[in-house]
Amino acid sequence: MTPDDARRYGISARIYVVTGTDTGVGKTVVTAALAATARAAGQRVAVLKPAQTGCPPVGADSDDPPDTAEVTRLAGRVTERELVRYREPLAPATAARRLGEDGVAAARVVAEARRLASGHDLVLVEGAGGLLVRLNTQGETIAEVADALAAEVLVVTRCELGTLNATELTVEAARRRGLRIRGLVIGSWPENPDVAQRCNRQELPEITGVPLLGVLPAGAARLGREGFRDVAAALNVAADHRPRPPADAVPRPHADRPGPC
Ligand SMILES: Nc1ncnc2c1ncn2[C@@H]1O[C@H](COP(=O)(O)OP(=O)(O)OP(=O)(O)O)[C@@H](O)[C@H]1O
Ligand SMILES: C[C@H](N)[C@H](N)CCCCCC(=O)O
Ligand SMILES: [Mg+2]
Repeated sequence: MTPDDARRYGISARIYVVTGTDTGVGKTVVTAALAATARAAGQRVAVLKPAQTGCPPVGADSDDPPDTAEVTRLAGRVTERELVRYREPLAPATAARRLGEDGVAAARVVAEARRLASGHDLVLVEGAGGLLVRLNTQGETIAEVADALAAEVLVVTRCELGTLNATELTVEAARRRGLRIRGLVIGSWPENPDVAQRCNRQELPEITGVPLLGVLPAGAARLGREGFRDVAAALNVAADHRPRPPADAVPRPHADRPGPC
């Protein structure tokens, strides 16, 4: 679906798909940062986690809250939506197969994102793990969801050694599928970066051709809501939901570049 189609269907909300180079890179924290910024601007925000794994059944006590609840904890009230949940900390397709189930269909995720888009200004769809992690036993991924929604994709990445390869692979896979990549975000930036981290921060946008929209400081997820909102505001992702011109026409936002590494 193109952005024009989206308007024709009456979808006015901005929909972002938040993916990453891996699991544990900070997708949830970045999702919360976008939600916090949008809420501060008075927007209605929905967070959709198509498949949550590694979480006990809904209602059970746990020290490991689902990602949607983490977003609310950090950003304040948002509409939380989760479509399937599996206890085992595995890819959704794997966890589903082990229970004799199929997982969640991309079409169901797309339909729910569209439904949420009709009542919110911003819809954030957080995948599980990296871009090509399978949502179901048919092999569909969050990439198919992003494509069907014509959503902009944010790629959350690490800054440690190893990220250059993982980030290029993710960006290449997204481009091959025709996805619109809005930018990269480093999910956790240390207080005292080492040489690899400093160089990676500089090189990631250069080697991928994708703007680095910002970094979240390590420890951001431990801040209270106000502190978190301030940190989140530094991310260079527009909180408005006006239709955006095609990616090629968007001038590269100023990436917060460190000095030469
Ligand atoms: N900037 C940060 N400050 C503090 N903690 C962070 C930060 N980024 C990530 N973390 C921590 O790292 C862990 C992984 O982050 P997060 O849950 O956001 O990853 P994810 O990419 O959403 O993983 P998943 O694939 O499980 O959804 C969490 O415990 C989170 O609190
Ligand atoms: C359990 C974990 N936190 C995520 N929800 C699922 C990550 C799946 C990653 C699969 C893989 O790439 O090998
Ligand atoms: Mg997460």
